[in-house]
Amino acid sequence: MSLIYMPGFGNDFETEALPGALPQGCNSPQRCNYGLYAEQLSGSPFTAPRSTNERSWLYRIRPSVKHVGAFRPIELALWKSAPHVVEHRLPLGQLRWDPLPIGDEKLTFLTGMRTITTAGDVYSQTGMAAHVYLITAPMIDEYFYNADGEMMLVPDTGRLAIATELGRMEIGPGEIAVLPRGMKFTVAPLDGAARGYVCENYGAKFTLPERGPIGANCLANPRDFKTPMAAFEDKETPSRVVVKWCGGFHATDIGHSPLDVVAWHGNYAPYKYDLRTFSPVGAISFDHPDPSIFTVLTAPMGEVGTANVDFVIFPERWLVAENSFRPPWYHMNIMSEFMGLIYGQYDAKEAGFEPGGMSLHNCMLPHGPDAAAFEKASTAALAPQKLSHTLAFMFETRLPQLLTGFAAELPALQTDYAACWAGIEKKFDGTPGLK
Ligand SMILES: O=C(O)Cc1cc(O)ccc1O
Ligand SMILES: [Fe+2]
Repeated sequence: MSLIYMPGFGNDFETEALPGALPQGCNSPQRCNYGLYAEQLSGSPFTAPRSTNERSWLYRIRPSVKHVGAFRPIELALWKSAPHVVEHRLPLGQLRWDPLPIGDEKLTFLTGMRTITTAGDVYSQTGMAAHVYLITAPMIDEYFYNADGEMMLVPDTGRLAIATELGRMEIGPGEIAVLPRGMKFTVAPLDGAARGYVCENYGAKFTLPERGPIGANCLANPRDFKTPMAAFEDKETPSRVVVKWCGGFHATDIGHSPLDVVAWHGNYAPYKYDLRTFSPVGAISFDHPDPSIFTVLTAPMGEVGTANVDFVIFPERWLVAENSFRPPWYHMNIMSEFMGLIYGQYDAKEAGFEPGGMSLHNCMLPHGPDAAAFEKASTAALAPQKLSHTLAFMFETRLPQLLTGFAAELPALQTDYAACWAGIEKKFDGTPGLK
């Protein structure tokens, strides 16, 4: 069955899986149709300004309060939260990993979550974590919600079926899904095994970046974001709800599915987005702009223009800049950069950065093209060039990203990564003019 979605970013949506299930003209009638319960789920404080005020009204078989019994703490040992400051064996430096093997151990979205970095502080709702998920099995009669932040899923292998309280979505490599804080969902792999990256955003929600002088169009266009239609389960089976709350995990047993929302309206909702619908804007004359031109979504911090986390992509595009070094320049940034590759090759690192792999260039640690990429790009004939079949991304945060012990000990860690810059030569010879 192909799923139908509602287009638009942050719209005020309304949808009902049964005719007349959605009250009209009010949110909380004395009695709802079909014997449903009305419930509000708010994603912002009630008094947040209109531009950031988010809530949805859910019309459901049972209110959420019946979806949780007594919680008991459970362990998900490899899913960490900030602040998570650990001693590990690695000296400070730029880091890169090969793709993590998915393996054949039974792993669900929850047991297969592996934290690579954390930043900020979950208790003050700032910062983020970068994870990799390895999935070989569906969550069966198991549902999850994250009170610590919203979750952006970025698959690189295998499609996922995501059933949420507000409806169902499917995503595959090249697409992303965002699951709001507090929303229950369950995940199943559609192709047997799946792997991907997750940004767990503890801070203000992801939103579209301002476009300034670019104007009303290009980059991520609002209509390309897709929100699911209402779909519900009326299922009386022993089930388990797991919640992540201030870094801890807690489970509760209930006798039914909590995905029982028959109708809903509002602007607090999950969504998916196909990264190939991003319309990049770039240098059409000379030089290499800052990668912020490729921001798909940004989660702002208090200080204007300073992101808790930016989600940036490096999609297929033409390179046409004349008399320019076209790949990324050498740089040191205050923001820290976690990168992944969904498919293809990344132009600053044609070798060693594999699909499913990752790199970490932390706050004020220098990096840029490897020696081979520099030689190639600084001597290439500058004809227009299409970068085809390539999709890399970056979770870039204003905060330093701290490594987990798991990430530091991974066999996939490339111990010789910094050697990729070793061949950069001194070309200076003291005489004027181009060499
Ligand atoms: O380091 C990287 O590869 C990401 C990056 C790309 C770019 O085009 C400019 C700056 C930057 O950090
Ligand atoms: Fe960078």
